[in-house]
Amino acid sequence: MDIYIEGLTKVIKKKQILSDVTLSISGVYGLLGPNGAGKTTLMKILAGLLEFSAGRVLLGEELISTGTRVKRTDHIGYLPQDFMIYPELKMYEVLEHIAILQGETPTSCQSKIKDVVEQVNLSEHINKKMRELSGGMRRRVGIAQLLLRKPSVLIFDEPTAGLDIRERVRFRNLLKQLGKRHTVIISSHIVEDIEFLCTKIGIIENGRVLFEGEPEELKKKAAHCTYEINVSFAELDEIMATKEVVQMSEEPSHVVVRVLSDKPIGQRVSPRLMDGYLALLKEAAPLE
Ligand SMILES: Nc1ncnc2c1ncn2[C@@H]1O[C@H](COP(=O)(O)OP(=O)(O)OP(=O)(O)O)[C@@H](O)[C@H]1O
Repeated sequence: MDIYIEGLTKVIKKKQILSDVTLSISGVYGLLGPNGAGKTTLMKILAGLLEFSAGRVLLGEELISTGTRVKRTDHIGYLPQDFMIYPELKMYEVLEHIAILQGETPTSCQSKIKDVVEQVNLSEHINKKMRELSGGMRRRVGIAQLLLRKPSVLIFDEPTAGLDIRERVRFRNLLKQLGKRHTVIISSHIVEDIEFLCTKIGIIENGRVLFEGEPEELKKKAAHCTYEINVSFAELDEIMATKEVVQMSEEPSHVVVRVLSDKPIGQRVSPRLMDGYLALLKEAAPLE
């Protein structure tokens, strides 16, 4: 189900953390923004964990916020950055405990637990203690406990942060699967993950929406200014100091530097999502 956020504002100690945020969230939705942009605050507000100062939130056509808070509902599941509970309990016991808190009995929740554990590909580890699981596995248990409530919207704050590359790929694939059945909101600094997963993107900076649209639209922001230049190792420092460098890759004899430039330089190349994102941030607050 889609989420509509209208004019959401959050003020803490006279500081505007979110300013008149209006977003239309559907599919697998990526929330991008620099550190301190307000992403976590927005997600916690959607999950009903934080109050806001003004605005409203709708789930489909239903208003799910009262004056200053989104009502806690089983429709929305929020996975915080760290999910570590009951380290000495087995995964099954943790999920059983949560299901019982939700009104199930040890018998009635058995098949539900088996089902959600299967969905997050952890069936073979179901009898391991939480402390024996890797960080990525624990996060998958976090998703399994959310799925027990059958939410239609899943919110993930930095879901792949701190995971090693194999766990990250596995986790990304799981999020993609979940996106087929749920509206998924993901915040991440890893633009590659957003590019792989998201069908729509919202960018916030300093609590304000800079962009909302499809990934292709964002890429277009850098269509006329993305270049690659080959530079010697000796020239690298100067390029770094004078150009908007997006990426570098080292070759045996030189370095290929990807830059954003208003003036033609080197060879123009097709923009990627990262280029569009940085071009947008540059447009909003030019460095030079
Ligand atoms: N309880 C609070 N009191 C004062 N300021 C706060 C509080 N919570 C958040 N902030 C400020 O609000 C801003 C937005 O924080 P938030 O954590 O939502 O950003 P973010 O986009 O999730 O950042 P990051 O990517 O670094 O996690 C930051 O400047 C932060 O310092």
